[in-house]
Amino acid sequence: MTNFASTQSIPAATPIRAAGLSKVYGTHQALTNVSVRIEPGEIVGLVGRNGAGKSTLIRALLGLIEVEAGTAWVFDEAALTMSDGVKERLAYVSQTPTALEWMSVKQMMHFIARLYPSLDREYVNEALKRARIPIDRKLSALSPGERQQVELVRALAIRPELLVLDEPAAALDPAVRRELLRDIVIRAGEGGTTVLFSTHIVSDLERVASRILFLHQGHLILDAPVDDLKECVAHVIVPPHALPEGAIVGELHRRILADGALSLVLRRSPAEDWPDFARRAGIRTLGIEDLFVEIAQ
Ligand SMILES: Nc1ncnc2c1ncn2[C@@H]1O[C@H](COP(=O)(O)OP(=O)(O)OP(=O)(O)O)[C@@H](O)[C@H]1O
Repeated sequence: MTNFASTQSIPAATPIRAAGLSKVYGTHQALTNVSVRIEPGEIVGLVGRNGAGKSTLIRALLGLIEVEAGTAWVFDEAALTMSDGVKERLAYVSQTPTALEWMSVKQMMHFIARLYPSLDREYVNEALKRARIPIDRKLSALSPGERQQVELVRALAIRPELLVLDEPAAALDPAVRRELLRDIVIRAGEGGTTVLFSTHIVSDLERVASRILFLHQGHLILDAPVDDLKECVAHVIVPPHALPEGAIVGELHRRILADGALSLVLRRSPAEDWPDFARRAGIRTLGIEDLFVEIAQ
């Protein structure tokens, strides 16, 4: 008799999945009904203006905060009650790392090595040397950029299956940032690491991300492969007399201009055509930076 259980492959667990996440701080609605799914090996960039809810979403996805509605799962376990086994498979670097401040860089890496026997010591030594980090200095005495680099080295060195970085490049100079991105891409390519990172630096996204999540005032208004953006997101200015009746399919954002015209950002799927009114008004395709600026207005 054939043993099907041993011949059929088991589908890999989904690194990140969330349905209907909503988060309120006091009276401020920071997230509204956000659903997302990140598959193994993806590099996903999370963008949005200051205060859009990026850090809140990351924390909710990892079960670091409670939410008013919705659920998040990490490797198919509820994020809020994640087991130690799942925690060991992920690394998270927050926007302002503050843990273990009283230790020196060297002490901290020894401490982490005890927790994670698989820590890639060779990478730690090489990366800290390359970054010229003073390894005998206390973490609390490092500059913000040095501190962030140490955290990133730690996160990459444990070779996580899931790497979540909240604005990893914020304090880094362009040369270091480029090296970091290269390390991330290598990890993702060689080790199959799934990466979610938030950023304001659009060129970083274009360089490494395969997918973009765009948060605007707590709403996930766009979730699309980076390669599809040019083809599937467009800007159109519609004169007041040419506005279509009713809801506009694929509308991502709108603002009324001084002359009463409507400035619209539209989305379509690759198989669809742009609506007639938009084609008549003139379609302008948008890169990520243009999209960011248009939605920010
Ligand atoms: N603990 C908190 N208490 C009250 N309000 C909060 C708290 N944390 C975040 N907020 C508010 O929720 C909103 C979303 O904050 P969040 O830090 O998630 O935004 P962000 O997109 O990461 O911003 P930035 O790009 O500036 O880091 C902001 O308006 C912020 O002021």
